[in-house]
Amino acid sequence: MSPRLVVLGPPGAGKTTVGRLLAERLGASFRDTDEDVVAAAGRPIADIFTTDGEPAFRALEEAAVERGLAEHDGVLALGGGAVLSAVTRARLAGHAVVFLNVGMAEGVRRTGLSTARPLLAGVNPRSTFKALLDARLPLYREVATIEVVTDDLAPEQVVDAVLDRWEPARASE
Ligand SMILES: Nc1ncnc2c1ncn2[C@@H]1O[C@H](COP(=O)(O)OP(=O)(O)O)[C@@H](O)[C@H]1O
Ligand SMILES: O=C(O)C1=C[C@@H](OP(=O)(O)O)[C@@H](O)[C@H](O)C1
Ligand SMILES: [Mg+2]
Repeated sequence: MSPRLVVLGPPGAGKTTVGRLLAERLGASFRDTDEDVVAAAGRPIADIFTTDGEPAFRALEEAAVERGLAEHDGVLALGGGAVLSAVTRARLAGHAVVFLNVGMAEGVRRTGLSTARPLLAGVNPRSTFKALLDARLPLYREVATIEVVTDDLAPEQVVDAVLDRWEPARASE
């Protein structure tokens, strides 16, 4: 079994929102590795970061991505930092991988009111977001087969853009 589409990108790119809509549009099921981590740990992500630290979260996340790739045949959304794992990046080879991109200003705007993302909870979310983008952009691009810039698109428009790019690629496979 293998997901039809894997969705990744920075926090606020819309992986969860657009991933769910993409699944609906395709008549497929949706799974999000963040939800899988929370279910496996029995605690919210912020608690895992605070109590056990980021490396513990990353280990749970790597295992959740592995399970998602092995068990799920719909749309699989990853957490924004999942690509930091070289093991995960290697596992993504051969899959249809959508990189939803978002710039700093819009990414911070979309995530600003949430306390659920511990990495962005510090005093200067703009500089944190910028550093995160600088570190991760090459990693997202290393594994992606499709990239969509989402800053000026509503979620349904992002779905259209993904399907516009993905369906011709499938037809020529
Ligand atoms: N294309 C978009 N335009 C405007 N708001 C969006 C868009 N995509 C997502 N959002 C909003 O941004 C926030 C974060 O979206 P989410 O899907 O959780 O992102 P991610 O899973 O990539 O971190 C949510 O409030 C969501 O409604
Ligand atoms: O970027 C990151 O490192 C993280 C992104 C979050 O998921 P979203 O990208 O869905 O917000 C979640 O996995 C965790 O808070 C860490
Ligand atoms: Mg998400």
